Amino acid sequence: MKITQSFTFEAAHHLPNVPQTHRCHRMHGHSYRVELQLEGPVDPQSGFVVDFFDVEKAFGPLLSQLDHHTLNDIEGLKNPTAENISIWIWERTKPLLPQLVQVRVFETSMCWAEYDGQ
Ligand SMILES: Nc1nc2c(c(=O)[nH]1)N=C([C@H](O)[C@H](O)COP(=O)(O)OP(=O)(O)OP(=O)(O)O)CN2
Ligand SMILES: [Zn+2]
Repeated sequence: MKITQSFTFEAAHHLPNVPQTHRCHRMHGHSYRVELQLEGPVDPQSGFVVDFFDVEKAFGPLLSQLDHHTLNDIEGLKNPTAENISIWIWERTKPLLPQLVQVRVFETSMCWAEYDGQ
């Protein structure tokens, strides 16, 4: 069984490695959406794969690090593309939630990156 919980955060960033003529080289902001997908058996007693409250508890501190911050200032996010944010979240969340199988980071409703550890 797979379950997914989504979170949103607001943040500013710029992409230092694109040409100066690329509009994303300039500082700007996004309303990001993060989806954490977890997989495992449904516990017969609780009926849960993992309690959504426990997912929230595990991810909350990371979300606070991202929300209303400049992503480039965060350790490990010097080049905060959707791809790199996905990896950053995966590396910090997987140890807390072993059932995590995928992280998706939406920069806009139309563009996202997804990472499953590979
Ligand atoms: N593969 C990736 N490509 C791009 C990324 C990325 O993370 N991975 N990021 C960007 C910029 O962050 C850019 O800001 C994307 O957002 P935006 O320009 O706002 O894109 P929109 O489609 O919303 O643009 P409109 O203003 O709606 O036309 C670029 N590429
Ligand atoms: Zn951007």
